[in-house]
Amino acid sequence: MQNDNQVKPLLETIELRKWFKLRGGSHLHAVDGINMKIFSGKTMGVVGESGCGKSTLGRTIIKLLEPTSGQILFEGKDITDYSVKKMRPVRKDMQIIFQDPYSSIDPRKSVIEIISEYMYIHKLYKSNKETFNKAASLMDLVGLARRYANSYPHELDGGRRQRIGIARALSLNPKFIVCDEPVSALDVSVQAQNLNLLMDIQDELGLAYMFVTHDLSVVKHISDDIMVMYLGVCVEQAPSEELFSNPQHPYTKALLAAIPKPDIRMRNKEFELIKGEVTSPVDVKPGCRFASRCDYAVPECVSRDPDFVETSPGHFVACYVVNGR
Ligand SMILES: Nc1ncnc2c1ncn2[C@@H]1O[C@H](COP(=O)(O)OP(=O)(O)OP(=O)(O)O)[C@@H](O)[C@H]1O
Repeated sequence: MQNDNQVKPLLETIELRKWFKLRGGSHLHAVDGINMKIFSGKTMGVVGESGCGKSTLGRTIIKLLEPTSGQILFEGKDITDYSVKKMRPVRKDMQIIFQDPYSSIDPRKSVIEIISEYMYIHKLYKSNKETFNKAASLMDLVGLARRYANSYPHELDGGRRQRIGIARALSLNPKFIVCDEPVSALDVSVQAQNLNLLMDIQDELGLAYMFVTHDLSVVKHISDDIMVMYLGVCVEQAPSEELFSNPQHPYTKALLAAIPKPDIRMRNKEFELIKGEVTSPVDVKPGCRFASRCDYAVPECVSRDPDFVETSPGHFVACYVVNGR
């Protein structure tokens, strides 16, 4: 894990769980014991297939969802049980950018109104003029020409619409942003522009990001560390380059092999598709959650949860086959 010995994390989770209670009393284990540390100025990429709990983790660590158990520490303070009122000042420091800005922005408001929204709610500035000036400077920062100030979201293309969401998230001067699949809905060329924008903003403002995506190729360049999630748990975590050059967990290898390669001869047949169905996240039994799809599974895999072992500096893997039984 990055800088672990020298610098304190901005955000830390300890055995964080978010279970959803279902009808009939069973529980869906969306997030099931996540330990993570995120540092100022750094990006933690969180990857995994659809339904593995990435978005729930992102929403829980900023307390848009109430955790079921575990702890969330922000700047060293335990905010796990903070009430909505107590969260208010902390909320400014923790923001989220969504994949689909349409779901989070009011289509009847103009660009400048949307960007100003949170500043009004949090009474950040005394005058409308100050708020307007800040909103205009945020448009500059995210590369939205000021001529769009009075436009409506539907009049802009997807890339620019996403920038409205980025500008609004930045309007409260946050320290930490959850980026939830922020470029997944965009064309590849626009994806690259918006990823570069997020990285430039990080350099300028020293923000920490948690970057959630199902697409490993997207997080490769933006992340300092990458956490691979499977059915609510972390199966592997490593510095980005290390994860790509030396993946250890069979699931990570399969995810990497599934990244489309330009030349069909370069594809790794062994892992071309992850076989089998994802097991149910409801009332999960002990053992490795990937075991039913894993070619290398041994009896221990279905009887006990594997430990999360540091196999080289900053590289952690939860797998009996990799770590020995
Ligand atoms: N409000 C809810 N009530 C019940 N189950 C939920 C709720 N929200 C999410 N889930 C379930 O929790 C699990 C994790 O969902 P989540 O959206 O966090 O996954 P994800 O990895 O972000 O996937 P995606 O990329 O498709 O959003 C899924 O099984 C999902 O159906």
